[in-house]
Amino acid sequence: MTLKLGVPSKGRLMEKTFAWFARHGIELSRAGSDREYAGKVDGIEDVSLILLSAGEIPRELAAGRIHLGVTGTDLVHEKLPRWEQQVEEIAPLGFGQADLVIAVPVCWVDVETLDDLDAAAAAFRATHGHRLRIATKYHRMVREFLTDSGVADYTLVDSQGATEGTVMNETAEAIADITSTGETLRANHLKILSDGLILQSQATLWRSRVAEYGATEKAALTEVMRRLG
Ligand SMILES: Nc1ncnc2c1ncn2[C@@H]1O[C@H](COP(=O)(O)OP(=O)(O)OP(=O)(O)O)[C@@H](O)[C@H]1O
Ligand SMILES: O=P(O)(O)OC[C@H]1O[C@H](OP(=O)(O)OP(=O)(O)O)[C@H](O)[C@@H]1O
Repeated sequence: MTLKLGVPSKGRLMEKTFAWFARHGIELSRAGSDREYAGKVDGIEDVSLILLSAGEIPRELAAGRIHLGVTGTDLVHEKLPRWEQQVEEIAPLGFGQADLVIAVPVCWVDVETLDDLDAAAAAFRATHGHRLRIATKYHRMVREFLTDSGVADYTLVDSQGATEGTVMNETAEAIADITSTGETLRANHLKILSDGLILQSQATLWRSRVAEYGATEKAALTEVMRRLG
């Protein structure tokens, strides 16, 4: 058996993760073409690379199918209830920084805070006969955050991508999504509530607490940890 390391299979996270491990003497690469999802590990014994969707890595760690995995804090917190019991945070990687925020249309001049949103939500229901809709793919975190903030009169609508467009498309009145440069929010005429920051996320290396660690995996893990210093 080998120590299984799960890494995002495409895009900026994959390339930056490869570069981060290379700086620690662990060379990760795709085994074949860009379209092939087999991975290759050089510079260390008994470690194998599994290329996966960033969104699936939390579940694979929690199921113990991989021992180590790289994915964003946002995805671990969203997908794993009581995540601390299932995974251990080993190292923040210093890239993939993004904030999960609540945003509303810029033209809502009276809505700057969560309290304002709560008032607007109540007024919205009275006027429209249905609850104000917040589009997101982060259902668990948004629900918890709004409950703790005392905002109640809303409904979540699922959006798995292009979430900022839902307001213009009139399928939601507000959104909760990841923002990095803020460009997507600006382009879609949305503003962040002043107290609307739910989570600051970044790409992180996680260790599964439930995977099996035989002698080979233990030795490989010790060596990985030694390299990471
Ligand atoms: N604009 C951004 N800048 C920096 N990090 C981002 C940005 N957008 C998303 N991320 C982070 O990248 C990680 C992967 O995001 P996401 O799930 O959207 O990836 P994806 O490329 O759609 O992957 P997949 O669909 O294969 O799971 C998340 O942890 C997220 O916080
Ligand atoms: O603040 P910015 O720098 O503009 O980045 C934020 C955007 O980046 C992500 O989208 P992504 O490109 O991953 O596409 P998605 O709509 O499929 O999530 C995120 O969902 C935002 O839409």
